[in-house]
Amino acid sequence: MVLWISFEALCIITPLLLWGLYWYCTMTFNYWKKKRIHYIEPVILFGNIKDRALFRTSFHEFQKELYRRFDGHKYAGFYEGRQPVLMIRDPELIKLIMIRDFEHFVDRATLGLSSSPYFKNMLINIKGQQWKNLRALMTPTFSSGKLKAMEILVEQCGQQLGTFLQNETGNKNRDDKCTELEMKELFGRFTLDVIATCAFGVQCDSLKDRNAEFVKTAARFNDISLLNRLLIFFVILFCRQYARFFPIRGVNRQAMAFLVDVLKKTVEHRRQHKEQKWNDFLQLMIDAAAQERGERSDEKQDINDTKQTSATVLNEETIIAQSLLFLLAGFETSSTLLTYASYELALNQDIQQKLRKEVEDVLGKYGGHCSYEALLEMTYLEMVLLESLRKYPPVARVDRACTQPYIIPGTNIELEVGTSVCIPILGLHHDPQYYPQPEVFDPNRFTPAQKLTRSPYVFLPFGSGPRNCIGTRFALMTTKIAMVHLIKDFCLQPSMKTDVPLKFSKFSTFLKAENGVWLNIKRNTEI
Ligand code: HEM
Repeated sequence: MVLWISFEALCIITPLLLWGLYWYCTMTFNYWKKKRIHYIEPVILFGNIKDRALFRTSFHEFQKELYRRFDGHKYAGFYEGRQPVLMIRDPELIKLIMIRDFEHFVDRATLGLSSSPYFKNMLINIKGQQWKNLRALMTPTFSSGKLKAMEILVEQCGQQLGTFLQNETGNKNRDDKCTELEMKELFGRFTLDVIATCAFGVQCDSLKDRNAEFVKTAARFNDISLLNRLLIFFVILFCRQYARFFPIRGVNRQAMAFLVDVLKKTVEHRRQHKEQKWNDFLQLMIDAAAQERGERSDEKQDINDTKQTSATVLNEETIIAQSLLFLLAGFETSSTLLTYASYELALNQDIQQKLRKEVEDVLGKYGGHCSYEALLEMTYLEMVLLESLRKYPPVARVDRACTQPYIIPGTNIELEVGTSVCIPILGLHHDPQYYPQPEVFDPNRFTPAQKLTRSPYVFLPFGSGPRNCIGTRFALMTTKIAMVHLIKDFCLQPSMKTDVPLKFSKFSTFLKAENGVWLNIKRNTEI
């Protein structure tokens, strides 16, 4: 059947359609005005994120600039496409939202993609009471006692890193005992080893064996197709509330299938070898699941049987989801921290020497052993890492969704359920009123005395409150171990390929250096 539309009908329908589209795209644009909240005037199709949506600026630069545009305001509104978002800049209000009034902001403002059940079941994505139950079960897994037991596993990865660097600087028939390396790649391998060992129960030495299947596949977990990326932008700009109807994948599908298979086999292996003892996250979750079931069930059950009913919080599916999440949440963030910390150490030789002295002194006290207790004594190392997290926070901002109506204290402005609220981590970390000369790398900003001079809510690399990063202590332990193995035997120096200042990629949502972070690594004895 030929559909015939007359010219007259077209003349009526086209403007109607265009008007409808215009109305849909702009219908939210007076949201902040009506609430009498300061805002930036949005533009159709993009709201206030045009430069970002057109990849004219990096995600981090964009977030910093957006924060600056609201100078002098405790909070202000902007639009991501059609979606109104409230930026909270005042540390006191941040504290209220993230901690005191947390019950009004329990959830994260996620897109709610339709992808696999593993993705949906990740702690980072789940909501409300379901999140509270899972978080309560997972929290003991990250206690200092459990981390102390896991330190041995991470230390082995640190030793592998040291051996790799010894080989790289020694085996090249070079007199200068020096090698030039891309630091993100180096630390990506180290971090992958740590997560493989602690979250997947897989022993690997990815620095030695770059082609091992686990290494190659896990490194691709975050890689999604260009089409997926564009689709995500489209959904953010135009129809966030309908995201679940789009076939968007938040992670690489083949990598996910491979990793799920590895995890299922490991869980099965452990079920059959109950006599063996493991000290990793995977085992801790399996134990927590057994304990949960033991408390709930009248019948005595097999303690390692993780296949159970949907009423339980931790079952095989949720355990696998969390192991995958540790890769998703821990890989990029921890390797980014190590990359920029080493970059700054190469550019600031005085800080590097001071750090090396501390590492040597403390290790000397502990017979050269990089133990959990030794790490606790390396206070300058912690200050270096915290300053790196300030200057280069791997996560530029965190979001919350309003889950109960909320009156902004001291005003009569009500935030309705569903309102998106963002905490501008990067903006706060670069605000000169809290950190004078924010571009200067100065670990002394984190002496105990200096910390007391400012609000804790202007330093939020791991977020804050009940929904903060559950892996904070694990991440700090891991990155300290890597730094110790690097600094004790090697010196970091800029190379011909080192970019000063760094340029950040406009196409990544991570803090990715456009040309990589290249440094010379030289054996200490040769300095
Ligand atoms: C330097 C390394 C890391 C940084 C900077 C970082 C940062 C963050 C941030 C900013 C959040 C959001 C917090 C909030 O909304 O208040 C978060 C959440 C989370 N992180 Fe990390 N993270 C790091 C490493 C890790 C590691 C190693 C793991 C796992 C072993 C991990 C697991 C998680 C999880 C599970 C959540 C979600 C928590 C929840 O929703 O209850 N992170 N992280």
